[in-house]
Amino acid sequence: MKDLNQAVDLITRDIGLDQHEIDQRKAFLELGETDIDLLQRIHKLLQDDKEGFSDAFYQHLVEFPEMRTLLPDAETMARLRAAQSAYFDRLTAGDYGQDYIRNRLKVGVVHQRIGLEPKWYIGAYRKYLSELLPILWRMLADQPETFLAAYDAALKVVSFDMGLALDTYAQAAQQEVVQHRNYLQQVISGMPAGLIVVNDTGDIRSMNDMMRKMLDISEEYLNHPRPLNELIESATLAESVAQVRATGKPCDRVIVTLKRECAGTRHFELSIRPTVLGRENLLLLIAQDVTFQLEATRKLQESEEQFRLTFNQAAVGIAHANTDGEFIRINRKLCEITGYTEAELLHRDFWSITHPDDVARDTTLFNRLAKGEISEYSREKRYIHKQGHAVWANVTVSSMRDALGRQRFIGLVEDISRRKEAEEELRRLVNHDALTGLPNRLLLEDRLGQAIAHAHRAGKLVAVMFIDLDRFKNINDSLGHDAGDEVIVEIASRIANSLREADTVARQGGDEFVVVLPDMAQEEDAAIVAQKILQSLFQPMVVSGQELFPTGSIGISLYPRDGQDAQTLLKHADAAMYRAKAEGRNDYQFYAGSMGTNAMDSLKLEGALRRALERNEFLLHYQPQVDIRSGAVVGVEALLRWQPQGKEMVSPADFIPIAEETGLIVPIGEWVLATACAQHKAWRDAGLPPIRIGVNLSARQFQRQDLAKRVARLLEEMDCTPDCLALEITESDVMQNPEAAVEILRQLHAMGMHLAIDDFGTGYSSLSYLKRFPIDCLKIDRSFVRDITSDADDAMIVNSVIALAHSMKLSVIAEGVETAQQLDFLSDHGCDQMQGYYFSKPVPADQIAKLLQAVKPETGHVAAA
Ligand SMILES: Nc1nc2c(ncn2[C@@H]2O[C@H](COP(=O)(O)O[C@H]3[C@@H](O)[C@H](n4cnc5c(=O)[nH]c(N)nc54)O[C@@H]3COP(=O)(O)O)[C@@H](O)[C@H]2O)c(=O)[nH]1
Repeated sequence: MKDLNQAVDLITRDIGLDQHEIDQRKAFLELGETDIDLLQRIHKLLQDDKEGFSDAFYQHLVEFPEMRTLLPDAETMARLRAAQSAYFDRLTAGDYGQDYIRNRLKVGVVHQRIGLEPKWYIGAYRKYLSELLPILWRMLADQPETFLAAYDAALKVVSFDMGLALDTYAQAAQQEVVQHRNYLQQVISGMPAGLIVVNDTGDIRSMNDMMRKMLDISEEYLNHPRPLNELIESATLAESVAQVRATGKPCDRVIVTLKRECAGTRHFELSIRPTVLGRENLLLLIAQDVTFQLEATRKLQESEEQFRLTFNQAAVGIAHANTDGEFIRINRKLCEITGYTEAELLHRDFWSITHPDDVARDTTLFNRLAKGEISEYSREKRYIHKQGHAVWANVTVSSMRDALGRQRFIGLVEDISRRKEAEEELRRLVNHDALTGLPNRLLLEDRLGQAIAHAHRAGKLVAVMFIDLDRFKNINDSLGHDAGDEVIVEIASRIANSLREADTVARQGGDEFVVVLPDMAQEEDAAIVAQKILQSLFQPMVVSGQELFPTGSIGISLYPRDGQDAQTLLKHADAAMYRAKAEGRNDYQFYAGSMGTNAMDSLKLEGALRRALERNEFLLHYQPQVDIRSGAVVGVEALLRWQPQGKEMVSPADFIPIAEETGLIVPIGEWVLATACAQHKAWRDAGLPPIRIGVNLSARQFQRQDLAKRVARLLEEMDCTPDCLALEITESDVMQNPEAAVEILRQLHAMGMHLAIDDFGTGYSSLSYLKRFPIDCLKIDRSFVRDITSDADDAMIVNSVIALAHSMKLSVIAEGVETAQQLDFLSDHGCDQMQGYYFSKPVPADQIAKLLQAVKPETGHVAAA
C-alpha cells in the first residue's frame, strides 16, 4: 500500500496534478457547478438501478476471455463488483476533489500493474455511458432539456476520469520504463565485466564504468564519437568484429592485449554479440580482464613444465601410485633402475617388481601409511630388475591427496646398488685378506667360535693350526716384496687346496696362516692334514727367476684339550708353531702345556730384554766346527743365550727377532763381539790351541757404515787380532743391499777378518754378487742338511753348494749335522767342515775348553761328543 501511495505521489508530481491543473482540466471539460448539481440529481435517481447496472456491466466483461482471467473466482468477482458499484456510485456523487482524484489514480496504477490495457478501460466507460443513456432517458424523458444536460454532465465526469486514468497509465508505464532503465543501468554499471556498445559505423555508443576503468579512460572521452579501433587497436578484435557483423553470430574468447601506461600490459577476453535497437544494428562487447588468469595459467604451465622436467630428469626414481600400489606416473630414472619401460611399469604395481623377501615388510609399512598411522616411511629394499637380478634401493614413500582428493602415494627411489656393493666389498675387505682373498683374523675368530660351539654340541674336536713360512723374511729381503707377495699367494692356494671345504684357512698377516679344522674325530687327523700341508708347501716354485722350495712350521692346538675359546687355542697353536721352528722348521708340533705361550708375551719380553744387558743375563754358548777330513776342531760358533733371573732360559729364536725389531740387537751384538773376543783371549791365556770364533752379525749391525771401524776398535780394546773372529752374515742380510754389502765386506776383509755367509741356500743370492763378495766361507743351512740322505732335492742342493763354493775358492761348512750318514754324505761330496749335534750341541765356554784340552797335539783330532 505504501508502494501504491508512493506511485500515486510520483504520478501526481510527474503530471503536475496540482489544484491548478485539476481546475484547468475541469475548465477544459466545462465541468462546472451546474454539472455537479445535475449529477447529484441523477445520483439520487440512479440508486434503484445501481445493482442491475453493475450486473449488466459484468455480464459484458465476462464475455471476453482476457477479462475472465482477471476474475478467476466468485469471491474476486464479488469483491470487484462491489468496488465497481461503489465507483459508479461516486461517479455521480458530485465530489470530485483531491480524495476522488487520488482514488482514481490508485485504480489506474493498479490496473496498469495487472496489465489491464487502456482499450478495456475505454470500453468499460463506453459500456457505462451506453447503459446510462436509456436509464436517464426513462427518468427524464419528460424533461428533455434536463436529460441532455445531465447526460452531458455524465459525459464530462467520465471524460475527467478517463483523462486521469490514461495519464496514470502513461505515467505508470513511464515510471516502469525509468525503473527498468535504472535497474538496467545499475546492473550494467555493477557488472564485473566491461561493456561497450558499438554502433553501425564502428563508433562507441556507450560503455560501462568497469570498461572505462579497464581501459583507463575518463568519462569525457566519450563526449565525442570515438571509433572502437581507435580505443582498442587490435587486429584480432577488428577481424572478430567484422566477422560478427558479416555472420550475425556472436564471437567469444577474443583475446586482446593492451599496453597501459599506468597498469602495464593487460589482457582482455571479449565476447562480441550483435543486437538491434530500433533500426540500428549494434554490437555489444563484453570484456573481462584476464591478465591475472593468463598470468596464472602461464605460471601454471611453466611450473607444470618445470615439474615435468624435474620429474623426468631427477637423479632419483620417482613414482606416483594409487592405493592398490599401481603406478600412475613414473619418471625416466625409475625406468633405468628397474629396466622396465614407462609403458610396462604403468601396467604394474610396485609389489610385482619388489623382491619377494621385501614384500612382507613393504606391505606392513604401506598399510600403515594408507591408514594415516605414519606420514611417510623410508627403507632400503630390493627391486627385481627386468633382467632378473636384484637392485638395491633406498625408498621413501609418502602419502598425499590429488586435486580430486584421492589418496595417492609418492615414492622416491634412490639406486644404492653401488653403495651396497661397496659395503659388501668393505665387509669382504674387513673380513678378508687383500692379497690372498682368504678370511682374515676377524673372520677366522668368528668361524673358530662357530666351530667350537658346534664341536661342543656334537662332542667333536676342533684343530687350530698356526702355520709360519720358514725364512720368508729372506725371500722378501733378497727378491723384493713383489716376489714375497707372489710366494704368499701361492702358499695360500696350496694350503687351501690341501683342505676340505668345511675347513677354514685364514691369513693372519705376513707369512702366517691359521687353519681351522672343525668336526674332527681324533688328534691323528690333524697330524695327517699338517703333513699334507707341509708336503704341498715343499714343492718347487719359481719366483723372479729363482726356484724356491718353501717350507713352513706348523703349531697345532686342539679343542677342547688345549683351550675352550678361540683366543686360547690360537695362542697355544702359536706357541706350538714356535716350538716347531725351534725344533728345526719344516715340521709340525702339537701344543704341550709346558710350551707356555710363546715363552713370554712379546711386550714383556721387550721390557725384559732392555734390562737384560744391565742385569748381565746374557751368556754365550759355543758350538764346535770340525774339519771333516781331519776331524780337528777348527773353530766354534758363538751362540747367544738369555737367562732371565729366576726364569727359564729363553731361546734366541724367541728374542732375537724382537731385539732386531727394537734395535736392541746392536748393543747386544756388540756385547757378543766383546764377549767372544774376551773368551778368545781367555782361551789363549789358558794355553789352549788358537781357534776362530764365529760370531753372528745381525742385519742392523751389518748395515752400519762404521761397522769395520767399530770391530777394529773392539779388537784392539780386547787385545785380539782380526783372525780371532769369523763374522757370519746371513745370505738374506747381505742381499738386502748387495752394493753396500760389497763395500762393508771389503772393509772387513781388508782388516783380515774371516767372513762367512750363513744360512746359505735360503737367501737366493745372485751369483754375480756372490763373486764380488770378498768372503771365505759358505755355511749350508741345516734345513738342507736334515734330509740330505733321504731327499734327492736336498742332496742335489748341498752338492751344488759345495761345488759352487769350491769353484769360487771358498770353504764350506755344513750346519745341523746330526747323523753319521749325513756326515758321510758330506765327506763323500767334499764338504770341508761340519757343525751339529752329531759332534756337539752349543755348550758353555768351559766345556769347549775341556774339548780343546782333549785335542791330541799330534793330530788335533777330538772324538765325537
Ligand atoms: N744376530 C745374532 N743371532 C744369533 C746369535 N746367537 C744365536 N743367534 C741366532 O739365533 C737363532 C737360533 O740360535 P740357536 O737356538 O742358538 O740355534 C743354533 C744352534 O743351536 C742350532 N744347531 C746347531 N747344530 C744343530 C743341529 O745339529 N740340530 C739342530 N736342530 N740345531 C742345531 O742352529 C742354530 C745356529 O744357526 P745359525 O746361526 O744359522 O748357524 C739362529 O738363527 C742364530 O743365528 C747372536 O749372537 N747374534
